[in-house]
Amino acid sequence: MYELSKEFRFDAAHTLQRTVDADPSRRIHGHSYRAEVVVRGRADPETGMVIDLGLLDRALAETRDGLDHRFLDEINDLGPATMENLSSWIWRKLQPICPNLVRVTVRRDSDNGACSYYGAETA
Ligand SMILES: Nc1nc2c(c(=O)[nH]1)N=C([C@H](O)[C@H](O)COP(=O)(O)OP(=O)(O)OP(=O)(O)O)CN2
Ligand SMILES: [Zn+2]
Repeated sequence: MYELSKEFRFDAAHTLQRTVDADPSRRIHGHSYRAEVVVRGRADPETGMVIDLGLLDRALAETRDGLDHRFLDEINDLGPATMENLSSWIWRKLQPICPNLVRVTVRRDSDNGACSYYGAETA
């Protein structure tokens, strides 16, 4: 069994309703994010690949385009723009193309925060 991973970066703005640091969070502000996508599976004996990384790259580029330099509050199917919702949103976009997806981790280095999503079955 193998695990393949790829990462992409995106920068985006959002607002957030919360009780801690409520005022700065409610104002529009931005973050730089890293998203790591992990796929698990057996290597096809003919190709030697779990999934062609070129195929994964295309799917990641399309997903990144939906987030990078966007105002996350405007993404209808995201909900509040937390790392929790970002990781499950990325999962939903990639899952049809990568059925052997096992983890999506969103990292925000500015506050050393990270959130991993393992799919609805293990939520
Ligand atoms: N469970 C979660 N809690 C919070 C999330 C989240 O995604 N999941 N996100 C936020 C905010 O996005 C917030 O902007 C982060 O605030 P903060 O920790 O203050 O970090 P910043 O880097 O934005 O603050 P600086 O003042 O720039 O250091 C909050 N909670
Ligand atoms: Zn924020």
